[in-house]
Amino acid sequence: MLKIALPNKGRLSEEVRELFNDAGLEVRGRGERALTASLGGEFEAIFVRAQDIPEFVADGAAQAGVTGWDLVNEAGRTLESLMDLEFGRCRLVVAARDESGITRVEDVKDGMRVASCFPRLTQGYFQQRGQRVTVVPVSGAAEIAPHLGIADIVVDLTSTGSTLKMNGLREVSTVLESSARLVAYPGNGADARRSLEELTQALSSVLAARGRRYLMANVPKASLAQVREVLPGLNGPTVVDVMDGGSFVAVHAVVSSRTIYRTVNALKALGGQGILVTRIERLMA
Ligand SMILES: Nc1ncnc2c1ncn2[C@@H]1O[C@H](COP(=O)(O)OP(=O)(O)OP(=O)(O)O)[C@@H](O)[C@H]1O
Ligand SMILES: O=P(O)(O)OC[C@H]1O[C@H](OP(=O)(O)OP(=O)(O)O)[C@H](O)[C@@H]1O
Ligand SMILES: [Mg+2]
Repeated sequence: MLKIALPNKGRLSEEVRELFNDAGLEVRGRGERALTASLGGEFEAIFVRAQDIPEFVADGAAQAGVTGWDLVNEAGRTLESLMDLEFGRCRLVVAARDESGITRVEDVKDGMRVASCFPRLTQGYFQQRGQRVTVVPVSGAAEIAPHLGIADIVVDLTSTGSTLKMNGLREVSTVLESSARLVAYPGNGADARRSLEELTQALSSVLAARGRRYLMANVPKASLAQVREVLPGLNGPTVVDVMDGGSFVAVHAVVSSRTIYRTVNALKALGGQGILVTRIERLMA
């Protein structure tokens, strides 16, 4: 059995479950508080805190894991990054009080105190810039620190920016961009690597399918050349005969969901009929 460490709660846990479910690896838990679950196939999920996952995987206690790229970097352990899962997008930023007069990272003076849940990344960032700051490690709610006089500035995660805004803080610079990652133990043997390669392909196929739709339509044969221009498909649309005496053909194509509205209208304008758009569960190119 290969152990995959997954976040037990917090920001990433729901989306991780959904992604694995969609890939056909249903988390068969024994209830909300179960610490392990079978994922089907050769995988077993172990549920732990997102912060602990880099350590567990680096030690080989789990052969792979899903956690934030920010936490992987903060841990500073050697891990193989297998894939970017595209959710949990956020940035680790330097932020200062609106009235601090700090608008650029260059305004941060030597000796200033920086509160962060990411002490290692914070230290490394300022050190690399040649700025000597004192890091004040906190385990959450760093945004409050400047108001309590515990620190001058903070290094914290943001996505919508509303927490910073609510706390009267202004973003000054970006330390790291992050999203959820599938990472692996570097010491995995050949069998584990093969299984993890299959897992990566399965998860990738789900992500590839999410932004796309399958479109089918009957179009006049006479307009096929123009239809080809609006329906690129993966390798051009599939064209199938329709038993109507030959004036129509059926076209099938995988289309970006962002352009589907425009594509359907374009097909209608070309005489398309019986237009059908469906979701795709998985897509392997
Ligand atoms: N605002 C956000 N938007 C998107 N992703 C985020 C955001 N905040 C955090 N994340 C991502 O989710 C990961 C886990 O954060 P989460 O808040 O779930 O756990 P935590 O705060 O570290 O722990 P706890 O469960 O104790 O609160 C972060 O390391 C980061 O990768
Ligand atoms: O830019 P925003 O969209 O406002 O998001 C930023 C907030 O999200 C995270 O906290 P979270 O909500 O996960 O709470 P936590 O501090 O309990 O982890 C992060 O630590 C920020 O506080
Ligand atoms: Mg959080």
